[in-house]
Amino acid sequence: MDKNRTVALIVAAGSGSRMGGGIPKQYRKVAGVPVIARAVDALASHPAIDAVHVVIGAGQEAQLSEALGERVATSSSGGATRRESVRAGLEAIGDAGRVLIHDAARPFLPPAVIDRLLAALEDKAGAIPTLSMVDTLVRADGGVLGDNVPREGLARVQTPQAFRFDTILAAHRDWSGDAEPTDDAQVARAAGHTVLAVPGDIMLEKLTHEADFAAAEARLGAIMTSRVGMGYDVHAFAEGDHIMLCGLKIPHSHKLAGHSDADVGLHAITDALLGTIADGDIGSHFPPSDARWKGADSGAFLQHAASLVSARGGIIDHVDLTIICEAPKIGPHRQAMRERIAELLALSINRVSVKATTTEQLGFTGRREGMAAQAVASVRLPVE
Ligand SMILES: Nc1ccn([C@@H]2O[C@H](COP(=O)(O)OP(=O)(O)OP(=O)(O)O)[C@@H](O)[C@H]2O)c(=O)n1
Ligand SMILES: C[C@](O)(CO)[C@H](O)COP(=O)(O)O
Repeated sequence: MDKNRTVALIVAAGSGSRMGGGIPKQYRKVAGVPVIARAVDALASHPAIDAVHVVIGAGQEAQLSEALGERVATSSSGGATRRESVRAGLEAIGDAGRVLIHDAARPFLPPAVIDRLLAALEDKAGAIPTLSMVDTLVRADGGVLGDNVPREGLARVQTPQAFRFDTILAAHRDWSGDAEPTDDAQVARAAGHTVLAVPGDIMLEKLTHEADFAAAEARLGAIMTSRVGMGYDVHAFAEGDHIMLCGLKIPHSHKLAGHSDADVGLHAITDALLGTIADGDIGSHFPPSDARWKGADSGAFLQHAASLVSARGGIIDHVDLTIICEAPKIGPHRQAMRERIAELLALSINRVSVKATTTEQLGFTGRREGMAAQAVASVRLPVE
């Protein structure tokens, strides 16, 4: 590392005890994306940040790797307290010009906050984001109200906290306070450094209690945009005794011909989902020229499209499929089809619609030469 580099240090070695059990909160998903991945994305995508280092709990390497997928970040092990984890992370980074120390539990980090922190760091050893107090403050030990606390001059402290690297590393090495510091500004100030406060952001709220996850999803929803994608597919009938349709094996006088299992319904929904993120079509992801997809289960194509939506932070709201054929009759299978699609997409069944129509014996479907399907998918995606 050299002195011109700016490194983000994300502490993710906590156990989330206030969350109340289950997998550590940093590995849980908000709107389909792991909390830690959102924190890494927010920092790694800022043009001033050169590298991201994550401090994790003992034995969490595989969990981190699964949560981050293709994202690039170095990692090392943390300690028993947040302070120890930060210190361990700084030692692992070794050297840099500036460091932004961030809680993994704060997944939504607007780039403007980073801009403000780095601008403030030009003059001082450290800068942190804060929010002013908007509520009345009062002591309430044991549930009984005591004296009010004047809120003027008080602020709520967030992360990331930005420091000159050498300054904060030395301050952590020198720390000898009695009470455990809850943030790094306290460590810097104890070493005699001035730390500036810049405006934080409500999006930066920490996920501390179970209810914070629902609130985060709701807050995220407010900055999401709706997208609709459509898909259309056709397969010809050929000699056979069943078709694959919406993931079900349905007895029929013919099969549907195709390179994969020719599931015309799942193909239409797959293309509709890819349409919502403008990411090509089923043929560009699974080319018929590729032997790997010969006879493939189209459920895998659908799940891949859903994972691409999820990787963009998207939430699938609804899929609506229309199957176009004279036979077989779809009605008797409709409920099972909806259940299978809902299962593949991890959606509740009331978000999956399957309809059918004939073409009154007109055209290729009317002549029973093949089947067609069209689908519409609606998703919510983070505003770009
Ligand atoms: N020994 C610790 C303790 C906390 N942290 C990290 O510091 C941040 C502080 O947030 P907090 O809500 O305190 O996280 P937890 O310590 O996991 O939660 P709790 O206090 O409820 O156990 C989190 O990203 C957490 O993973 C850490 O890296 N190492
Ligand atoms: C660092 C911090 O997020 C700033 O508000 C906070 O102090 C962490 O405190 P916790 O007790 O570890 O949640």
